[in-house]
Amino acid sequence: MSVNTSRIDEEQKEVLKKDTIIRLFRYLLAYKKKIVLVLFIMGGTITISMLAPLLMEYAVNVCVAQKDINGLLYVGIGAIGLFLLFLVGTKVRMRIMAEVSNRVLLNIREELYQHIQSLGFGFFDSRPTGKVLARIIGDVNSLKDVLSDSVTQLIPDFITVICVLSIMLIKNYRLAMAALLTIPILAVGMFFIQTNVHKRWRVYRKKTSNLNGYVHEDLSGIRIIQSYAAEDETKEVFHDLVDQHYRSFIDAVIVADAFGPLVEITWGMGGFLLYFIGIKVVGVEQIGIGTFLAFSTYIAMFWSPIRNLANFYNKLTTNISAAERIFDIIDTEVEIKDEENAVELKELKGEVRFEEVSFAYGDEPDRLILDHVSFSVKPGETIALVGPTGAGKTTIVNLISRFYEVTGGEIFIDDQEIRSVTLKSLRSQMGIMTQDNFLFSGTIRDNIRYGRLNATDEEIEEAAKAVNAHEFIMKTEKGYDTEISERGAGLSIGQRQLLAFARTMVSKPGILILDEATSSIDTHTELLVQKGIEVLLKERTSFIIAHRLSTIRKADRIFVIDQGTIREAGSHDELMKLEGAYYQLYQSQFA
Ligand SMILES: Nc1ncnc2c1ncn2[C@@H]1O[C@H](COP(=O)(O)OP(=O)(O)OP(=O)(O)O)[C@@H](O)[C@H]1O
Repeated sequence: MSVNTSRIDEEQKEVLKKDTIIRLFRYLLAYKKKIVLVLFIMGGTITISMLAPLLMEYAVNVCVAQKDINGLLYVGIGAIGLFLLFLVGTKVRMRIMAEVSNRVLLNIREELYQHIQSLGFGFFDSRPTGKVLARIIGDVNSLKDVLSDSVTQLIPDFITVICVLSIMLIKNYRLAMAALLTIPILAVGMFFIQTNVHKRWRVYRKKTSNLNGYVHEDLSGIRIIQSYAAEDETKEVFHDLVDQHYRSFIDAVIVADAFGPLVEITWGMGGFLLYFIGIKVVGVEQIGIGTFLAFSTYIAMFWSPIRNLANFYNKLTTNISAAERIFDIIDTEVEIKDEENAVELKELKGEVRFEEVSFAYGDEPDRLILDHVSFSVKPGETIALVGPTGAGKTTIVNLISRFYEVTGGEIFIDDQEIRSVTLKSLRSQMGIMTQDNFLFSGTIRDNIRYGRLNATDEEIEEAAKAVNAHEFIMKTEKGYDTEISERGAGLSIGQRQLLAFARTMVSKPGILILDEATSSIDTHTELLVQKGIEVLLKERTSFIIAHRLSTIRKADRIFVIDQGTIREAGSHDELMKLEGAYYQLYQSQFA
């Protein structure tokens, strides 16, 4: 899928617009009671607005004609009372609807977010984070008006149109027909506009997404950009994306803006026909001034909701592409999930077995990264994985945690095939430390607790002491309550590593996976990190993608990975004696 760059538009499945609209409005069903209340209130306000012209007709035709001042006064008081009721009703229904539409947005956003959380690494490999962000924030936001207007405008306007039409037809069908002669022009115009505009809004959303993706990536890599003085190049790309974004907007808005004039013109023509036919063809005397006046109010009452409906339709076509993008993600199948009969993995002993495991990444199914790999690791063993870059070391450890599904063969942990156990019970017993010791913004304590959310403060300190992180934590401004910023900016690389060790330690993993960082750190911290690693390795099965000489030598066994297979396996001494691949690697790196 060509979604993994900010410069290329995302691909999207073609879905019927009707299906998307129905699916979107189905979210409103969860708030049936509130919507029924809103509709009830609206029934009242619509009735009031329908009565107003009739009151006026009565005042002119009866009260004024009979010079009945008292009657006129009563009609006036009645009109004011109804107007106040109308105002209160409108305010209340707007409040309820604002609450309902915001709740629906919350539900959609939560559903989307939860689904994204359950998608595997494969999904994130193929999408820039910024594009995912754009869907969670921007696309969801743009549904707000559509949802709230659907109840507060669509339904009442539709009812108003039907009511006004009925009253007009009953009162004088010839005048009514005259006023409606222009409806077919409106219908044809709207059809033409909407077929064009939907495609253009879709492009606009994709361009917005590209821009989001790029800005996110750009800001994440700002240090690299500045250190390579590449600001001008990034500015150029940014400018290009903004330009595309702008053009796609103009492109869509030019067509979308035709909606307004179309309605105004047909409204104007309708009004003209009403007066022309009313006065010239039927004759004012026949109709009565009061009725004529009431009719001209009804005609405005008829066209105003028609204009609203056209606007709503315009908004719907504008934003339906956002709904499509949201559902596109919600419908993305979760590839890695619990099998139907998955069982809980009991407390781990730590035996790991690969049986003829093959693997290819989804985007290149024919390129085998692992080719029939088999090995068996006893509980408590430390395995160092070494080999040239791109050999498949990280892939092996990712498969143990089931971040990707094997293409062939099977992986067993404590004699249980990993697909037969629940993901939660599997991953919660793994301690994974990658080279990117990602820290979240929050306190040091929160960050360590991330390893096990129910860990007590004592357990957190204990873990930090065990991996030698306690000493430096106590030297920070507020100790464990010191706030650290996003990604741990403000801490040295070594300190970040020590915190990540404490986080892993507190999770008490049955199997430890360590992608050792090769970063150079000062000798004192290096020593602390080294000791931290040793504590972590004790009494648990560990896989280390090893770069440190000391870790490799102390490992129980070393697997030399090359071109997706294990070329050699054995202890440091055994492999050195063999004078094979490991010997050469060792000589080239450490001699
Ligand atoms: N997400 C991915 N999608 C597609 N191909 C990938 C992905 N991750 C890794 N690869 C490819 O798989 C191969 C093995 O990658 P892997 O990360 O397992 O190597 P490694 O031995 O850990 O390398 P290094 O020592 O550089 O970290 C590489 O050729 C790489 O290009």
